[in-house]
Amino acid sequence: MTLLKVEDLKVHFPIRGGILNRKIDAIRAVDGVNFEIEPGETYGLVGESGSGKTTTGKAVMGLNNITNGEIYFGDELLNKGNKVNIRKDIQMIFQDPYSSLNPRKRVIDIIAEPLRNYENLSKDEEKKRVKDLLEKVGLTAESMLKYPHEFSGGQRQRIGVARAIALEPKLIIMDEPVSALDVSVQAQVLNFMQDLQKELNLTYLFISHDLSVVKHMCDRIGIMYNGRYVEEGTTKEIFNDPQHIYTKRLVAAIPDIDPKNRKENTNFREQVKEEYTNSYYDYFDEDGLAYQLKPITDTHRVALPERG
Ligand SMILES: Nc1ncnc2c1ncn2[C@@H]1O[C@H](COP(=O)(O)OP(=O)(O)OP(=O)(O)O)[C@@H](O)[C@H]1O
Repeated sequence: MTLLKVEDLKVHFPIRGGILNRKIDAIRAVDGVNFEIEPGETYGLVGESGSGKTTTGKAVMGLNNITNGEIYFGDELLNKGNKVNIRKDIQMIFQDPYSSLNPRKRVIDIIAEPLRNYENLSKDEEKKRVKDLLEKVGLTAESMLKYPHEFSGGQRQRIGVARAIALEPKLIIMDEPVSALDVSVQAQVLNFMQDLQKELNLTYLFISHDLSVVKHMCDRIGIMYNGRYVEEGTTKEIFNDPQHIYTKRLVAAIPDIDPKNRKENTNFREQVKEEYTNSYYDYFDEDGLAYQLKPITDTHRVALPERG
C-alpha cells in the first residue's frame, strides 16, 4: 500500500495590508501538488529557493495549516479541513543541525524528548534507549552527557537523526539535511542515512535544491517551481530524459564529473540554452504558472501545454 498520498495540496499564506489589516492577497507557496510515496523508497522534492518544498514537507508534518487538499498516510486521512494531525510515524530532520538542537540541553534530554512525549519509561529504560539510539547513529554512550556545541556538524546531524528515529517512525522528511555541512562530511552522512534506511525499513521524503545529492539518494523525483510541479519521474527519467525546460536547465547546470561525457554534456547545455532563450514562455501559462501534469510514461509526468 502507498505510504503517503498528497492530493491537490495548497498552502497559501495571506498578505495583509491597509489600515484594517485585511487580507489583500496571498502567497501561493504550494498551489495544487499531487504525489505518492511507496514504502521503502526515497522520494526527492527539488526546486530552487522559494519553490515551496519546505512548505510541502511541513504540511505533511502538520506544522502548517493547509488551504486545500488531502494528505493520506496509508489509508488514514491525516487532515480534517485545514488542520493536519501530527503522527509519531512521521518525523522531520531539518537543514541546520546547529540551530535545530537546543544548545542548553544535553544530548540525553534532546534525544529523550520525543520518548517523554509518547512513552512512559523509567529513568533506566530511557537511558538504555538513548544509548541504543546513539550507537545506531555511530556515537558513543558518553555523548549522552555532552552539549551540542561539543560535536562537529556531521555528529550533530547524527544526533538529530537519533532523535528522529527514537519513536520508530515509518517516514522521515529530510529538509536539506546536509546543506549546512562541509562537502567532505556530506557523503558520509548521506551514506549513513542510506544504511539506516535499509536497517530500519524507513521511507524518506528528501527535500533538496542540490540535484547531484538527489541523484545519489533518490528513486523518484518531483521538480517544483513556484508552488507547482513541473515534472515527476524516476531518477533515470529526470536525468536522462528531462522534458520541461526548467528541469532541463537544472540538469544541464550539474557540473561534469565524467570527462568521457564532456562533449555530450556541452552539446546538451548549448541545446538547452537555445531552447531557454527561444521558447521558455511556451512552458508556462499567461500567469507564468506551470500547466497541469500529463503522463508520458507510467512513471513520468510533465507540465506541458495542450498541443494542437
Ligand atoms: N509562514 C510563512 N508566511 C508567509 N510566507 C511564507 C511562510 N513560509 C513560507 N512562505 C513563503 O512561501 C514560499 C515558499 O517557501 P518555502 O520555504 O516552502 O520554499 P523552499 O522551496 O523550501 O525554499 P528554501 O529552500 O529557501 O526553504 C516563499 O515565497 C516563502 O517566502
